[in-house]
Amino acid sequence: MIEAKDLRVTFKGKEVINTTFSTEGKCLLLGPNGSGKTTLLRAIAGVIPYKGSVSIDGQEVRNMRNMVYVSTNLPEAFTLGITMKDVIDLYSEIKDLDQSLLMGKLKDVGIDDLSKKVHELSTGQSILFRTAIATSTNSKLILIDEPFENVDLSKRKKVAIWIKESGEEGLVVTHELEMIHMFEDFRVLLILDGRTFGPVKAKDLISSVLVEGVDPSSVLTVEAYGRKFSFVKNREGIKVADSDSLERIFSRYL
Ligand SMILES: Nc1ncnc2c1ncn2[C@@H]1O[C@H](COP(=O)(O)OP(=O)(O)OP(=O)(O)O)[C@@H](O)[C@H]1O
Repeated sequence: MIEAKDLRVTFKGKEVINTTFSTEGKCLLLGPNGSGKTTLLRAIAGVIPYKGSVSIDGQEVRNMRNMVYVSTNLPEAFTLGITMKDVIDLYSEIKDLDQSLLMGKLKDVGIDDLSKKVHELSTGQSILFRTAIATSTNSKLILIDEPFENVDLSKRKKVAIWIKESGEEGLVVTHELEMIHMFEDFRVLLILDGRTFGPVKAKDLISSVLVEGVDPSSVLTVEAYGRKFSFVKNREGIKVADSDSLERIFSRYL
């Protein structure tokens, strides 16, 4: 279980996260550009300082020494090693990496020449490499940032399956709203301007439309842009499932 209580992250005096939530199981973390998705993941992964509390299964992240049961594709976790093989060797030492599972994935997406230098990978190949490793450990918890960015449509389905098959809980960040269809059995945590809302069942969210104000029948009520909004089912309007971005959903009201 991930639990955040008054979790705050500040950059140069500007507070970019200020939130309280708890999640069980695997959740998509959805939010517009700059809403704080990556920062939240970094705080949970323990790679940036934070105020307040964030814990994994009751253990405060800032006090954790060896997060072997946490696996992430955040770039910070991959700065050691020059070649792909170096990174895999190091990861095998510090995490419980299933090398044959990993090699199957790398072959499947065409990046299995391990002598290649990590900095020579294209942007899409680099994210595929990091996500393949992060989803090939036996870690209980996964923290995956933008796994579909710069990744060909034909490979996105494979990556979604990697994620669905790895870990028991965690957060998967994406701003690609159409990918939500691959994760209908997940929950969704929304993040708007550093504040989280939910989690809510992905199935409920995608079949709802956004209305302004607090609606008692809503599946989720959020506060954003100084106003309150509700996601409601069985209502005329553009469903979340038919939109390509959260920004577009909210932009109707701004
Ligand atoms: N190292 C940093 N120094 C200063 N400001 C930062 C830093 N990292 C993030 N921010 C700011 O924090 C806010 C949240 O950024 P973050 O990268 O977490 O957003 P995001 O939701 O992941 O965005 P995107 O979808 O565009 O990747 C932004 O306003 C960003 O400018």
